[in-house]
Amino acid sequence: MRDGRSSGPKAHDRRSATPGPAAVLRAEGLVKTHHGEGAPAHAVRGVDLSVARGEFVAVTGPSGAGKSTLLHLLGGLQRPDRGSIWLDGRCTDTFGEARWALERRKAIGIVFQFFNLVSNLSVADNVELPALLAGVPPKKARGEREELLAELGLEGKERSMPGELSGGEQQRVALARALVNHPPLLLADEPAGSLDSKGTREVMRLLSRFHGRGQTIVLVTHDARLASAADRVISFFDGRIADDATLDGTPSRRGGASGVLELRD
Ligand SMILES: Nc1ncnc2c1ncn2[C@@H]1O[C@H](COP(=O)(O)OP(=O)(O)OP(=O)(O)O)[C@@H](O)[C@H]1O
Repeated sequence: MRDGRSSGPKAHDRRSATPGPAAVLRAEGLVKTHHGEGAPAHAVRGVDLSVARGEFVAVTGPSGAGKSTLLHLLGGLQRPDRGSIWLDGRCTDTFGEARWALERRKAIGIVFQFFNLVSNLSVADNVELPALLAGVPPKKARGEREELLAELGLEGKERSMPGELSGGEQQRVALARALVNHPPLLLADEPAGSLDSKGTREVMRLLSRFHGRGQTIVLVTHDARLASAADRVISFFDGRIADDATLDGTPSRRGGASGVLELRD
């Protein structure tokens, strides 16, 4: 018996049950096809995934495997064609755009390859914005911002504009912005993808540091160095989880709804 559910029923019966509270994030049966100019791209072809509180999970795989699409589904930036996602046990099936936006402000921090900072806002304003939007009093938002920027080595850059910063500095601002509301979950999509090796090491060090303090992280990267900072590595291939293992090589048992990784067409 796992996740508080009885053993015995078939996999599809178990999948319909409500997931246990320990998972910060859980996905079941995720499918996403992109319809663009050419042939449909079957980016995510049936993914079951559970991420426990405090885990640092890296999703690796070749270009076009569907890693970013998966992350976008998990952060509500795109909607699955099929399947469900739970955040801290809350089913997101009925979430509309506004509710997902609220979750991304409070419960999910996201960092992207190209930082996505607001170019006409200062560093300080970029970091404080999600806190203010979430209703945090301005004084507290300022305090959180000051603390994070100091921690990330960005003192003295508060009044700078994003365009005046190096790529590594911009990514640190993006990290501060993602973490200002203390979200239970941090999603990172190729956070070092546009950085040099120094910037990559810095991102790796910071992710490890926050993880060491209990931050749950899902990192998409094709960079083996970055993935090595995680304690669980998921290999993604052709829209599916091909392998799911903890750093010491033991297969993860957090994959499918039954606790065992399941692959489906
Ligand atoms: N908005 C979109 N419209 C059409 N096709 C898309 C879209 N986004 C992604 N795709 C396609 O879906 C597939 C998976 O793309 P995705 O970006 O998720 O892969 P990835 O593993 O993150 O790749 P990379 O490492 O190169 O970023 C690819 O075939 C891609 O071309």
